[in-house]
Amino acid sequence: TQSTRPQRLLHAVQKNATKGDPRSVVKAIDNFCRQKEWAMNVGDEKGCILDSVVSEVNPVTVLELGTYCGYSTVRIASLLPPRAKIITLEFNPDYAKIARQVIAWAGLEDKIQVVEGPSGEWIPKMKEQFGVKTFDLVFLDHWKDRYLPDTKLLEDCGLLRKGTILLADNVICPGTPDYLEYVRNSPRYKSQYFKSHLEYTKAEDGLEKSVFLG
Ligand SMILES: CCNc1ncnc2c1ncn2[C@@H]1O[C@H](/C=C/CNC(=O)c2cc(-c3ccc(F)cc3)cc(O)c2O)[C@@H](O)[C@H]1O
Ligand SMILES: [Mg+2]
Repeated sequence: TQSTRPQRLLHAVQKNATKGDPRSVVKAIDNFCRQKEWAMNVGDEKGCILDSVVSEVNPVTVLELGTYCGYSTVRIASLLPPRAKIITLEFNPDYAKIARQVIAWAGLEDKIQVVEGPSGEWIPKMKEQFGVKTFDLVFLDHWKDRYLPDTKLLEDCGLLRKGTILLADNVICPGTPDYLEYVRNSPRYKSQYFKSHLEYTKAEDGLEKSVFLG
């Protein structure tokens, strides 16, 4: 039977990356997406901005919305301090399966918890199920029309604290207009746009970094 793109991406990792070396996993995916098949990973250009935000925040608890194949999950986790953890939500079981294998190849299973299911159901359960108090960093990269409702849900569930950083992918392409309007105009956020390019292309895209002010 025909393989899927995530399966071919996983095979490229297993073929070209060194087991236990997260940065070689990131490189292998970027090479696959540049040379073979485009895929919706945050990519190497926006990935460098992601790296700098993660290094600056030095988070202990991270939430990622939308795992896909685990590219940004591995990229973030590779920069986390020893006891830090990332919880990543993915509701497509096939993608979750691939992501778990990419994460295992990187040797980062101990830092990453892949939770299968929709963000809308899991966000309200974060405290009771995973003992999370608040998140230090949230990376939004799932359906673009869910960024705003899920941000409001995170607020309502008390999962954001004064200083929590929200970092959102694709605020230009495909675009998240309602989310951008909210974080840029709400008195509860201080927002900053990092101009870049859509992964593996010359099209404009960027990341929006928003600090929750409490
Ligand atoms: C129902 C909402 N809750 C969710 N809870 C958990 N996981 C979710 C959820 N939504 C979506 N997901 C998962 O997140 C991933 C979805 C990501 C959506 N991303 C995009 O559409 C996207 C699209 C592009 C893009 C840009 C230009 C193009 F021409 C074509 C595509 C670029 C990107 O960087 C993107 O992130 C999938 O793995 C999906 O199964
Ligand atoms: Mg994206």
